Amino acid sequence: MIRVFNLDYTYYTGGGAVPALVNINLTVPAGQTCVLIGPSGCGKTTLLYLLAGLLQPARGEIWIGEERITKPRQRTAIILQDYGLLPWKTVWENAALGLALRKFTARQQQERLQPLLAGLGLAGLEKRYPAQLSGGQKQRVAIARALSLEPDVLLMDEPFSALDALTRESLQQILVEIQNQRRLTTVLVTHNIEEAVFLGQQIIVLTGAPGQVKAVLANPGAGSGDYRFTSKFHHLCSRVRQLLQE
Ligand SMILES: Nc1ncnc2c1ncn2[C@@H]1O[C@H](COP(=O)(O)OP(=O)(O)OP(=O)(O)O)[C@@H](O)[C@H]1O
Repeated sequence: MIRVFNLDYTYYTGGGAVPALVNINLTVPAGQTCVLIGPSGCGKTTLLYLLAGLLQPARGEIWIGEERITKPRQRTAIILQDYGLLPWKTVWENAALGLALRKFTARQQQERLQPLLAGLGLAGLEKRYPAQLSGGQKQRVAIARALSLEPDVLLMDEPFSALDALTRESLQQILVEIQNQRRLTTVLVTHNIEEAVFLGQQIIVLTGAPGQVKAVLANPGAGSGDYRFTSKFHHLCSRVRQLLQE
């Protein structure tokens, strides 16, 4: 479970203080997906970095399970907007990066990665370089790398924003399947209302900068196969749109 209490964050620049987040409180139960949505610049990426332990809050606390987060944590994986792939490394080497850094032997890397890459539809592409992949394939390599370390928390910053609509939907489906198999606690940032409502069992709408929690919406239908075609889905999309426009 992720818990955030009374969190503030301010950037300090040459031009002065830039408050990014004010008094954020949230709880994500273990195994659930929480989506953060809000206007540009409202602090979504900042909040993700704080959850990852890559930034330290000015005020407030972040807990994952029984651990207070003050630095990066081994079992938290983060996938950034540009996938974070190294262009001079192959698919296999990129996917194996985290395992190699943790000194897994070649054989152990093989045992973990082979089924993971096959499950993500990347078998046969191991020797390609990122420039030889589609956007959806690059994203799947980034997912493989994140999952190779068997995380219990997955943080994703607009993971599917660069993809066309159908690729985006197929990756959303893959994410739901991973979610169901591994019971990951996931926090995902998106600008896309339909994506938020399809994936987020909990949807947190933030105000404009500095970001505060405007609404927390429960969405128990999220992730189920035909949810997109239901009136509940469309109703919730309208509600989120309305909250974002207010
Ligand atoms: N390194 C930085 N130094 C100073 N200000 C920053 C820095 N990074 C972000 N900010 C400011 O903090 C606020 C929050 O930024 P953040 O990137 O978290 O927002 P966001 O909601 O993720 O934006 P977007 O949706 O456009 O990606 C913005 O006003 C931004 O200009």
